[in-house]
Amino acid sequence: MTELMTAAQMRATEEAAIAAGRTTGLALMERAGRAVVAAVFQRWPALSEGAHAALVLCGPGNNGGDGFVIARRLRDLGWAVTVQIFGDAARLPPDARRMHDLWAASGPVAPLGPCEGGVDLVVDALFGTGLTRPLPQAVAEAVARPSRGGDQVQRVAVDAPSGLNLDTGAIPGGQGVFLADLTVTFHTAKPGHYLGAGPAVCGQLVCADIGLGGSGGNLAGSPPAAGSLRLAEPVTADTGPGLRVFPGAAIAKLAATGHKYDFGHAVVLAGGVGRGGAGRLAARAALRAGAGLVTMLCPPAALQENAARMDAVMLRACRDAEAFEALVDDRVTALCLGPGLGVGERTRSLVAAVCARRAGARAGRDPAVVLDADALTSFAPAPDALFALLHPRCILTPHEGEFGRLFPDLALSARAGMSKVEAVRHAAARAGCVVLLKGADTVIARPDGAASLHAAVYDRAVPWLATAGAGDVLAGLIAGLAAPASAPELICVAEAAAWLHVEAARAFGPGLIAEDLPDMLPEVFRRVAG
Ligand SMILES: NC(=O)C1=CN([C@@H]2O[C@H](COP(=O)(O)OP(=O)(O)OC[C@H]3O[C@@H](n4cnc5c(N)ncnc54)[C@H](O)[C@@H]3O)[C@@H](O)[C@H]2O)[C@@H](O)CC1
Ligand SMILES: [K+]
Repeated sequence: MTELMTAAQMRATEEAAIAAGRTTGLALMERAGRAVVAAVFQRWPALSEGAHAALVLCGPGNNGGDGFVIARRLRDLGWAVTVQIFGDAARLPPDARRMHDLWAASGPVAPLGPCEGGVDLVVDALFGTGLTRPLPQAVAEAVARPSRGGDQVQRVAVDAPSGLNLDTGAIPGGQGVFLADLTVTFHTAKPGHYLGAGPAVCGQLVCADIGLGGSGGNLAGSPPAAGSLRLAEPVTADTGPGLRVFPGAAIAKLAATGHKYDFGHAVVLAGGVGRGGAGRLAARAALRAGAGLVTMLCPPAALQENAARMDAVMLRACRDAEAFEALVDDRVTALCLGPGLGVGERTRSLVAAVCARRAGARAGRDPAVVLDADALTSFAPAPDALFALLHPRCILTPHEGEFGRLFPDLALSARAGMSKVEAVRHAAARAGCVVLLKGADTVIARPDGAASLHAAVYDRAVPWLATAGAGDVLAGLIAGLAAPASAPELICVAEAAAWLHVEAARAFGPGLIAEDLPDMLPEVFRRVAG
């Protein structure tokens, strides 16, 4: 799993490597520029043959420095290169100034403006990790300017499409951004490549090694370190069987054999008559995910309806919190409530009863509690009352609307310059448990700031997953994966659930409805274990 570095962390890594004498700023810049050219040729092999024409737009910082390297490299390969600069070359930082001078010894540098001839490639080296505010007008115009050369003009961004904030994935000012076909970043990807508008403006993302050494390692199986952010992505073991370290290590039934009780008992609390569909989706997902047993609890009046729709999932009538106490023993290792449960006092009292259940004599640890949908919305009038009930084995799985109801100051509309990652970290700290905020960029955080980003973007984009009931399935998946005795920490379970959810949707393809998701899991598991 890749550790995603903020702009400040990336700067610190570079500075540390330079201070330790392992490299120089100039060497890093040379490698960065060459890596961009290599990535361009890899993406568009036709450009690697013969001479073509490029427009290179350079900015006032080190991102511009990379641009001068790219210009020199392309010219050395016989290309016709036009270089334009925003700002004053005399004020470039030292390394970028040196690269400017190397280029300027034999090629002109013009201010930003229309390019005279047609080009095959536009290189955006205006701003990278240093962008702190909306693009100046002249730059916004330059990045939006169409280049002559027709449909065949390829657009590559150096580190970031200028206008994109690499920490947040936001476009400060809301407009003015380079639309890239390819973005080449260095050392590790940054959160903004995966968050918010990032994927749409980056086009395709390539991460190039510029010789800064290891980048965080593959820490799958263990949770992310406090305060760090990692990308939840598949990790294959270097040695041994083909089982993937991630997500394989989080899927107990792929890793071990055992009795059904070894794989835990998940309980899903469902809604009343005519509202049981969401709970049934969650229950089926929990069972498919590998819980040894799954029981659905529903109001007595809904028993018949649910019984007609389920076989392997067990069913019991549960009128209220008092009945819940009598029904649940300490072999119950995971509970899921919220989908279709209804908003109001009954749900609040069930949440209180569920959260009050702690490890019994037979259980090794507190049951995992997945709170979703109505279990969250029921506390909108008094979120602190919910936070007072929660414990570290709880996980909240809101979408943006539910998140905003519980954390109004961290809501999407109130976030301003704060990234989704920071917002979820604050929320987890306040709630005292794991929080998973859904989206194409799903962010999961623990109260200590350990965070994970699961991105269904680029070649993993699944727009058809935005369908009614998909969230209920995710809640059930988490409960099912968390139920086994050998299940890893909740944040690792949530990462695996987010990944499986998207893989199930990808395996089914367009036309997907929520019912299809649990039944695609066997196919996904076969690939994971294969
Ligand atoms: N030694 C290094 O530090 C390396 C840096 N590299 C490149 O350098 C980039 C980072 O360089 P910098 O830190 O110089 O940052 P940038 O080159 O992204 O831009 C920084 C400059 O732009 C100004 N600025 C920021 N937002 C602005 C706005 N909206 N309008 C006008 N001016 C604005 C800043 O005040 C600063 O002068 C990376 O993205 C990467 O491309 C690579 O060459 C690898 C090595
Ligand atoms: K750029």
